[in-house]
Amino acid sequence: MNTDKQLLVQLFGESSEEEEEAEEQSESNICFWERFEEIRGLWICRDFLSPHHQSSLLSALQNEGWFSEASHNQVMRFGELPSWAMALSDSIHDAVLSCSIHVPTDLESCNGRRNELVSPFPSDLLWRQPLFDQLIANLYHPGEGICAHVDLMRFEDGIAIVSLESSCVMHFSQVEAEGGESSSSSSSANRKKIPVYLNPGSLILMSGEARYEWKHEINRNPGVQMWEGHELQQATRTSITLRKLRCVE
Ligand SMILES: O=C(O)CCC(=O)C(=O)O
Ligand SMILES: [Fe+2]
Repeated sequence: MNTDKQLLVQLFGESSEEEEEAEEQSESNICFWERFEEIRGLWICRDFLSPHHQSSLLSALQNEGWFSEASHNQVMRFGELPSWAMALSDSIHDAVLSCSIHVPTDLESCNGRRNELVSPFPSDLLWRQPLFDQLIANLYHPGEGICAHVDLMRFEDGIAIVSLESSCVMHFSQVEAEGGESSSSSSSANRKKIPVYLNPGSLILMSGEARYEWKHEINRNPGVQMWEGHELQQATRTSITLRKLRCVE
């Protein structure tokens, strides 16, 4: 059993035989990562959490009682994270390490940029201690989303977002494009938004340009959540964002 699995078993207990089978199947194609040509530093692992691990994580959130009151839809934790979140962080570390991507030979000579192009998380971020020390759990009801933003500078580079329950489309728009308000090509109507489909169980990692030079948003207004020509059916969506606080010297 790999360390990742041992940790989750310790926290959430053994899975049933059927679940074990499903787990094994999902383990056979461990961590297939996609990167985005246009947004350097943005990576997604679509099969990061098996259905069993997704429900375990939702139970862990439920046990915290964070969303027991209807008015609560966001919780932040700083410093030492709950043990299930530490296990999640360890799984992210392992998923990045297990990433095997074919590197075209012409990239071999790109030196500085090579690491950034072939690893979902640059190694200086991957090996920092702790990997993450801040967590946000967001609960979105149908129709609710999050406005376009770049995460605050009080957080270091390297942000992870795990999606649970309903899938959604997250849009990315370049920060630079906002500067020249006078230029018609950069008006908000013309600003190019890149849609990224976030399925439940997926993990996205943002570093470098994706973290600092692109805004991300989830607009769940009617007609906006379109994917492959269809509007997504909206249900409750939960996400867990992990970040690291910047040290103040
Ligand atoms: O819910 C999400 O997927 C994104 C959350 C987010 O961007 C944030 O909390 O800064
Ligand atoms: Fe964010």
